[in-house]
Amino acid sequence: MNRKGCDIEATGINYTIYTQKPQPPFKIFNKDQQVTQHQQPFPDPDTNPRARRVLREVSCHAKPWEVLAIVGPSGAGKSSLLEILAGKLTPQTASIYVNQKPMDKSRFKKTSGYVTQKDTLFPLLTVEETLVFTAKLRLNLPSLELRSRVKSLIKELGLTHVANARVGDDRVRGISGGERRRVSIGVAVVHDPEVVILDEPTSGLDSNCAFQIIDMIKTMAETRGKTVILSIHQPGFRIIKLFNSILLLANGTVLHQGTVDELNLSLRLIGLEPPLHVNIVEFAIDSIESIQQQKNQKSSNLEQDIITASTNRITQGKFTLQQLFQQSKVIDLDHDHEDNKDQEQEQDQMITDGFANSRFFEAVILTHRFWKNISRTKELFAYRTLQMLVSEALPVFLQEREILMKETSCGSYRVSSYAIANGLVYLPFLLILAVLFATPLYCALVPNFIVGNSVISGVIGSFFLFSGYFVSKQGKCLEYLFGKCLVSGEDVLREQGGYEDDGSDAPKGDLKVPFFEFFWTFVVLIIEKSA
Ligand SMILES: Nc1ncnc2c1ncn2[C@@H]1O[C@H](COP(=O)(O)OP(=O)(O)OP(=O)(O)O)[C@@H](O)[C@H]1O
Repeated sequence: MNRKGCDIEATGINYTIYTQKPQPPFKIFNKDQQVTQHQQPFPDPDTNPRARRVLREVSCHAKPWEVLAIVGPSGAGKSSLLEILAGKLTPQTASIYVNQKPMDKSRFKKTSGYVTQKDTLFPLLTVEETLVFTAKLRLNLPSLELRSRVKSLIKELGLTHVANARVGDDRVRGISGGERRRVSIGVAVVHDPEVVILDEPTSGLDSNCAFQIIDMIKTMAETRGKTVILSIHQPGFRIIKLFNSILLLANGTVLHQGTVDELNLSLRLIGLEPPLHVNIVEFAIDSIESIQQQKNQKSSNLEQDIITASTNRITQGKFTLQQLFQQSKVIDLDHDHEDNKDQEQEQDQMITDGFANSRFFEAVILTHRFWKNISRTKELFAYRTLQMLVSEALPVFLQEREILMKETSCGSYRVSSYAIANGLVYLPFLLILAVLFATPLYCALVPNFIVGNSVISGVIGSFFLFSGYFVSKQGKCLEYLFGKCLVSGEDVLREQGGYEDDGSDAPKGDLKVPFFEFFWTFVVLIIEKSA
């Protein structure tokens, strides 16, 4: 595999979000009314009140073997920039070059690793299992080689002592937050990507733990030639020293890109004196307003200089330094052309038809993973089976939805394989449910098909009807509307003690019939998808 590294250069990134007018619920399905965030329905984002300019003319450069840190206050646009660089978001304008070639998004997503701010892991799997399943899905390697690769990754991540412990989450007790972050990083790098993009890898961790994680990432970049781009809120003293380059972002504009020493120097050049022993990045974030004022003034002077220079050039027929630099770059590109060709061939061989496994093997691996998750629930298996069928089949999917979206968006496997595997695992449970439903009805209640059918329809109908009374206060808006508007039996609900005791019309949060959740979350999902 190519070890030359991956150079990423982005210029002129402009990203604007257009918020939509609230629409009547039934117009959601009207295709003509739909406007995606990325289409530009309004010509001028500066004058449009519904436009929110997230990034303006952002440029950045990330080099192999180095760590580029994107810093800035909350809402500066760090996550948006990372998602654009990872090929997950499409801005209105941008030129992104990967090794001096325009970025091929689908290819880049497969050959890079993206770590989201939130850990999306299966809580019931162990650390080793999590990494083994991901490795199986992403790499087409013999079992022994795959296991030894995972073992060495676990060692590199510093997780050997918890390799057999369950990952856990807020509800299921498992490994610590810092260790979970490491597992998320492991999942993103198990296929040895050349580029690793991490959104706030240290969020929620204490300073020591944060340092250990960044130190580990830095070691990965230095020893394996990876290009690392990460965002970070408030890096401590020790952490700052690990960054090769810092990009200071504020209100969607770049105020600085360079080393920490260069940041220090530019602050001094604009008349800001960082006190001794003060964290320079924190100082820069605190002084953003002053830096921005200076920058605006500078750019208006610069604009004037450019106009003068271009007038001179036209009159004298000379080239600027930048133009000469561009020309030399073209010559370098010719030299690199042959190298790049070999490199691409190697990568093409690796990616083959885009997935590491055939559809059949993907379904087998995913079935195995589902089965492990389902069989490891705390409750008794039989009870769990029934409970899951009635109330959790869809919630389980919703819990896994983020993982599914993350994994399929980076090309780990096909959505159809997930559907097949899920179907295979749930099939026996559905069969059990069908038998449980059918037996008493058939034996005790039902003399013929028509009556049987009516009874079943009645039971299911009651579920949907009465569950409307018990909508969670924190529940989704649509659910609440349904409970309030379509089913107007408020008195029944009051009698049942289904409303809050303070006399308000908010239904009690703990009275929630799962079937309702089941059905309406599904409807909400479909609506979200079609919108
Ligand atoms: N889908 C969206 N709809 C509306 N506003 C959005 C959306 N996505 C991002 N924004 C806005 O864009 C701005 C930048 O968001 P982004 O998440 O990139 O910031 P950030 O620097 O990563 O913040 P944080 O450090 O708090 O995560 C924020 O003001 C945010 O509210």
